[in-house]
Amino acid sequence: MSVHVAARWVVLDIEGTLTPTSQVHVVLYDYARPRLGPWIRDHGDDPVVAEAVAQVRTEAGLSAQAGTDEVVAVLHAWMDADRKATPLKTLQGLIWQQGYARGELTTDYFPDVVPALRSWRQRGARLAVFSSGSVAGQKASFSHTTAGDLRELFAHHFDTVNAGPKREHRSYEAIAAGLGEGEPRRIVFFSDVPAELDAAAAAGWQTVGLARPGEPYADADFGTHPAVSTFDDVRLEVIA
Ligand SMILES: CSCCC(=O)C(=O)COP(=O)(O)O
Ligand SMILES: [Mg+2]
Repeated sequence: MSVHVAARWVVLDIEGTLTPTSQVHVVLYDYARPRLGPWIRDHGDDPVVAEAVAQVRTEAGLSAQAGTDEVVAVLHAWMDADRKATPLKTLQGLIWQQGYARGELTTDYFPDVVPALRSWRQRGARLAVFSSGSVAGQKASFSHTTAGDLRELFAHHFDTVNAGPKREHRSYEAIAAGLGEGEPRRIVFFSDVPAELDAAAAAGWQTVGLARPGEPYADADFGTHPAVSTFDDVRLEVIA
């Protein structure tokens, strides 16, 4: 079934929408896992790292004196549970940034993704990303892809730091303000997670679910949200 959307802004989730979930849970998580401890030890003077480590201790109920091994054990447990905690995402993003810069990581998208994004952009749509992955990690992931450097496609990036949790409508209101868009119906959000679509719809956005075969949410109940299995089935009418 094809879906028709008239919008000015296209806001995109990453995992399960642009990339297979395995790209994040296997490739990226496996890359970050053994590097978290060394990164914390080697960059302890970096205020971003120090703040993230302090947040881990607080969120996990560790003492302020808890050592790196204890912190890393918490981070590994969060990765095992796919808990998208902000300090974990901050640390992962720094590690992935280096991995992409070194050429050790390359992002691979579903085959329909890059042609659709390029076409929408060429026709004047403005593209943005809202992911649990940190903005630093997002930008790095778009810089080295099997289709080249895609960073110029995106006007804005949002994460749980500069927008908020993905299942809360206030985050989508913050993003609309960040985009400078006073009419929320001019924004469409694409995601594989129904709860994220619910939050976006509560903020007045249009929504489209991605039910991609073989993905965790392939058989999810998308309720009143229109859903497609590929961007090939989206007919985007761009509002100037
Ligand atoms: C380099 S971006 C990594 C994305 C990520 O860490 C993640 O957890 C994806 O979550 P999403 O909100 O895009 O489903
Ligand atoms: Mg997702």
